[in-house]
Amino acid sequence: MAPNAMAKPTCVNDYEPLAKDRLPKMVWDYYAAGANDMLTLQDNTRAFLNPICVAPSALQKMAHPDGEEAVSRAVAKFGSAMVLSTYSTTPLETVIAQGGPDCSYWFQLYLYQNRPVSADLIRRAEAAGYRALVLTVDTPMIGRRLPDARNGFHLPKPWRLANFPPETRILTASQRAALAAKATSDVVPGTRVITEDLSNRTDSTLTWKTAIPWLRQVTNLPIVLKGILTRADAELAVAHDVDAIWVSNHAGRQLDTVQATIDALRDVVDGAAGQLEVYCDSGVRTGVDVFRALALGARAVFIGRPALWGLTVDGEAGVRDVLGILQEELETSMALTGCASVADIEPQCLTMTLPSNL
Ligand SMILES: Cc1cc2nc3c(=O)[nH]c(=O)nc-3n(C[C@H](O)[C@H](O)[C@H](O)COP(=O)(O)O)c2cc1C
Ligand SMILES: CCCCC(=O)C(=O)O
Repeated sequence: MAPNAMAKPTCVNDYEPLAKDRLPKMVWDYYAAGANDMLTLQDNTRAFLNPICVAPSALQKMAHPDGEEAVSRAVAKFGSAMVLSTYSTTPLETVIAQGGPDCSYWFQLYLYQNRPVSADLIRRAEAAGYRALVLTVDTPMIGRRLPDARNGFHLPKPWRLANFPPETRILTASQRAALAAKATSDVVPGTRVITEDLSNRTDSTLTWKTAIPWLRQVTNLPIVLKGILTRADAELAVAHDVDAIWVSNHAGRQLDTVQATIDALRDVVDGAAGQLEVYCDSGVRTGVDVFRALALGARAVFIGRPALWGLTVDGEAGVRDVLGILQEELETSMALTGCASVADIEPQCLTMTLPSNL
């Protein structure tokens, strides 16, 4: 049969090779990379061979010139939620302006030791209408992403970190001194951004005792912790009065060999003991994956790379299609297990599916 290059993608994984063909190697590798040998990255999808929102991923204009605005429009039409990365290539105000009443926007935070810079971002997110803050807790420093090191990954021109006004200085004086040998400047770089540089700028000293009370002091928005993987941390989140937790291994980009989220989910849900909502991401590629995460107690499921693939291939329409495929596949899974609504999806539903370690 002759290869049909124009065939319409019929599942999320169809988008991956299409996106890869369209992107420069350096950009593709940045999106695709996991840490070190990428064991966790591979395990994420294997373990899932088991409602649907968009996770924060940085630098989306590298995928498509419409970037975060296209994702925002797609999510608005789909009617779920989008979480915008601190490292968006579109200002947070512009992204939410693309939305509508049927979707929800949350803002993802990387906190800085220079807290006024973070407080300013939070105030802007509140003023623009973001409904929750998602503090990413699995990135005190950046994972060892070997393809990025080999490619000399940087944010290509003309894109910039659009949430920071030009000339923003995000290091404290002591950080600036400590990094003097490494960093050429602490002004947010316009076009030569590399991820290691960004991670040098985040506060790697966050603790339960410092981060949560500080956030509560500056905002009334709900606080979600993204990057929880253990029952113990779920229990601590309850004790510290966090509003929700997000089971994630950052798409296998941080600690390689950490377990797949679908395998960690049950324990985390137990630790949360119904006191707070639990979300899940990393490796979700089919509606069955979504179904299994919901059955294990996740309240919502997020996609990272699949949205980037759809964005790369066809902008807003591509993201919309990826979300639509997952939704249809979820509905099929529900019909085949006798679930009339998402609320009917419960742990017993999994007795008829393969265990996640196959
Ligand atoms: C290219 C890329 C950039 C990311 N940037 C961020 C980010 O800025 N903030 C964050 O909290 N998580 C970030 N993540 C992690 C995602 O929010 C999410 O946890 C992960 O991508 C989900 O896994 P999946 O890609 O297998 O769906 C990024 C992930 C990727 C692939
Ligand atoms: C310093 C963080 C960069 C964005 C990110 O979270 C990622 O590339 O995974």
